[in-house]
Formats: sequence, structure tokens, C-alpha cells
Amino acid sequence: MLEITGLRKSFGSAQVLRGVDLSVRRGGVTCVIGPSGSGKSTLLRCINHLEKVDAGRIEVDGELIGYRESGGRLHELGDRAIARQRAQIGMVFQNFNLFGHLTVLQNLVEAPIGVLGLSRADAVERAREKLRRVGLEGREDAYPRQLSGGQQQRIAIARALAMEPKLLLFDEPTSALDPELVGEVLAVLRDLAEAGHTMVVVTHEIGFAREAADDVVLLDRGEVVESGPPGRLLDRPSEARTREFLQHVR
Ligand SMILES: Nc1ncnc2c1ncn2[C@@H]1O[C@H](COP(=O)(O)OP(=O)(O)OP(=O)(O)O)[C@@H](O)[C@H]1O
Repeated sequence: MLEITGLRKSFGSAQVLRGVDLSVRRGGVTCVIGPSGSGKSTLLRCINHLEKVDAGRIEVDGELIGYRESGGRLHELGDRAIARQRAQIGMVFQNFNLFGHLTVLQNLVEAPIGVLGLSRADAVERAREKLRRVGLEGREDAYPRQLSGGQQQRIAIARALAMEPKLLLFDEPTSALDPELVGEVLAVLRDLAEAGHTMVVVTHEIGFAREAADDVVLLDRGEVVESGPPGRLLDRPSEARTREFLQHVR
């Protein structure tokens, strides 16, 4: 469902992604781990077109991101086509990025109306359904600050789901949470995976990756070193660089 080949991205003279190849199958959680500065967030930002890539291909559900191909050449997409692609790729951030002056429900309805053209009644119905999905029914009229960090992160997940994206990206979704709230987010991710959603989660928490992931990818210095199910990659890594990283974080 997500196919990345030869992805390169530099900031000035710093090469951050140095030819990333990654294949993510449909349905399930893929956790991306790796040292600080290895390019994990940049990878997500390239998939969601928050960064323009220097080289390489990203395909989501068979659709090339950022370009159209014709006559064997790539042509950059215009702003509207890019906005349409971005709407199909949900992104959930560490610090939730909710609108504090809007209620929980209002946080979920504006984008489906503005970007997808849903009627307000349909957007409200969809928002209620997504809030039920993350266990927040009954909290529609609260303001985000009245809820716990775990609940706020679940609102952010519901807001991403309200766009009915093909792919969901999470950048350190539990880093801002007290440890006892991490389980709430883990349970939602596993529930969404069971329902067939495809998710890529950047995390520095190896314990979270072990419990959340169907597959784990180790990114180091802008390259994929190794990938595989958590039981194998985290307990019996094949590559020396993976062993070195895991020794460092334990
Ligand atoms: N917009 C930018 N301009 C310049 N440098 C950037 C920019 N974004 C990221 N970088 C640099 O790219 C490198 C990789 O950053 P990135 O945030 O992708 O790493 P990461 O693996 O997610 O790190 P962490 O685990 O610490 O969040 C870092 O050295 C960072 O300073």
C-alpha cells in the first residue's frame, strides 16, 4: 500500500534521507524506530508532502505522491492535486495540534466540510462516529483542555479518521503522554489495525513498538537498515547496526 524507493532529502549540505526503500503492506501498524536525527520525522513529512523530496518515488495505494507520470517523465502536481493527495494521508502529531478554542466535535467537522465538501450534517454524523471509534462518545461538547493527554491524542486520531484517509501517519504519538495513558493510544491503534487501517508510527519507545507493531523498521543515518516483525527484529536482529542501536536504548 505504501511503496517508497530511493527517497532522498537534504537540508542544505546535510543529507537526511539517503535512499530510503520501504514497503508497507495494507492493514496493520509499521513502527519506525532509530537514533535521534536518523530522519524518521523527515520520512513522514515527505510522505505527507510537508517536505519536497529531492529524489525517489513515494506511492500510496498505487498513486504517485507529488507527481504525475506521462511519457516516461515526472511532472510536478499543482497545489490542488497535492491538497487532494494530502487529504488522503492522515497525520497525527506528538503534541496533538488541536484547536483549543473549538469543542471536540468542532475540531473534527471543519476539515471534512472545507476540504472534502461534506455537508455540515454529514460531517457532524461522521465526527460522532469517529469519536465513538476512539471511545470518546459523550465528550463532543468538551474543550480539549478539559480532557487528559490520552483523550486529546484520541481526539487527534479521530480527527484524522474523519477525513477517511488511506494511510495514517503518527509522529511520536505517545511522547507527550504520562506512561499510564500510553495504553489508551496503543489500544486505539490495535483496534484500527484490526479494522484494516494502514498506519506508520514513528516512535522512540521500543516497548511501544513491541506491543503496537506488526512490523518494525530500523532507520539509521537516513537509510533503512532492517525491517521485520517485532519479535524477530527486536530480539534477534540480523544487522550489527540494529544490535548496536538496541543496546544503546535498553
Ligand atoms: N526543516 C529543516 N531544516 C534543516 N534541518 C532539518 C529540518 N528538518 C530536519 N532537519 C534535520 O534533519 C535531521 C533529521 O531530523 P528528523 O527530525 O527527521 O530526525 P528524527 O529521526 O525524527 O529525530 P528525533 O528522533 O530526534 O525526532 C536532523 O539533523 C535535523 O536537524
